[in-house]
Order: sequence, then C-alpha cells, then structure tokens
Amino acid sequence: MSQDICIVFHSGYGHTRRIAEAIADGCQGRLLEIGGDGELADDGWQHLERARAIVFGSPTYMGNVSWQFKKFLDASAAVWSRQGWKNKLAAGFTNSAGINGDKLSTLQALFTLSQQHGMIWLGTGMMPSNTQAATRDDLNYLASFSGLMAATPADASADEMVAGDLATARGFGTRIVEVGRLFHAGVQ
Ligand SMILES: Cc1cc2nc3c(=O)[nH]c(=O)nc-3n(C[C@H](O)[C@H](O)[C@H](O)COP(=O)(O)O)c2cc1C
Repeated sequence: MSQDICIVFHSGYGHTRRIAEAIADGCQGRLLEIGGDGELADDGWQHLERARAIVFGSPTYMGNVSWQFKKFLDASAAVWSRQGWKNKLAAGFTNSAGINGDKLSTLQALFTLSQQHGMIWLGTGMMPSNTQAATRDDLNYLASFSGLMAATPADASADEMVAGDLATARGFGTRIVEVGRLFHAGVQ
C-alpha cells in the first residue's frame, strides 16, 4: 500500500465505496471511510496529515456531497487554519444514479475544498469515449475531465456497478501515481 495516497470518502449504500476501492487498486492507496455519523477516525486524520495526495469522494445527494461528507469537510477547517494540507495533490470522485444527475456540482464542491486548503487539483486527464461506437463499458464514457464520475442505476446494487466505471476509476488511480511521481521529482 502506498503511504502517500489516501482516498477519503463517504458511501451511504456501498456504490461510492466500490469506486474508492477501484481507485485504491490503481494507486495502491489507503482507504479512509467517513462513517454514517460523518466522523472520520482519529488515525484517519493522522494518515491524511502524512499523505502526499488526498483523493476526496462522495456520492451525489441532491446535487451535492452527502451531509456526512460535508461534516468531514467542515471538520477539516481545523487543518485549514494551519494550512496542514497545503501543496498536497488533490483529486475527487463522485457517483450518482443519473448519467448527469447534477454531479458536476459535487466535483466542484470537492475542488473548492482542495483550493481552500491550498492543494493542487488533478483532473482525470483521460480522453472521453464519446463516439457512436463507444459503449458504456469504455473508459471515461461519462466524459469527465474535472474529476472522476460514475453512474449507477438507482435500482442497481453495489455488486451491479458498471464495469467501465470501475475500470475508469482504476485508471484514475494510476494517473494519480504518475502525476505524483512527476510532481515530486520536479520539486526535489
Ligand atoms: C438522499 C439522496 C439524494 C440523491 N440525489 C441524487 C442526485 O441529486 N442526482 C443523482 O443522479 N442521484 C442522486 N441520488 C442517487 C445516488 O447518488 C446513488 O444511489 C448513488 O449510487 C449512491 O451512492 P452510495 O451507495 O455510495 O451512497 C440520491 C440518493 C439519495 C439517497
């Protein structure tokens, strides 16, 4: 497991957790789950302190992050006040039922969080699969550049998620490792 990359996320029903796991697969990152009460364990905060890259994830609920993720976000003000995450790499992901579902708002909330913390935001850097020949199982079918998007039909269980979204998430994890290497090589 990479000690450098943490994936901190909330998931109400397990779908966003599977995306988080696929990203972790791609980057060998450490998974930190925000509980149903919106709390992150103390050692989770310590891992975030030590990480060089933090990937933020939330399901889209009512066109935004879940209240549990917002509670974590507000709690991070203590870190913000001493700019504890400044210059770490940041990235974000979300999953919702609709192909659109207003989930760009969620990514924008995660981006704003990263900028308040003085972090350096990474998009997907992935070309979209947006031709007539493209299928739902192709990489970045949702054509998101700002961060990783996944869509899971409202009646699908976490075991029935779209394979292409999980593959896209693994690729996103790989990109975070690649950019992390470039970034840290450049500043040393
Ligand atoms: C309270 C609530 C609000 C939701 N709002 C949206 C929404 O705005 N757009 C959307 O596409 N899906 C919405 N959904 C569907 C979830 O995004 C979807 O079920 C997602 O897979 C849940 O992820 P999770 O299992 O990680 O919690 C909503 C679900 C809930 C429970």
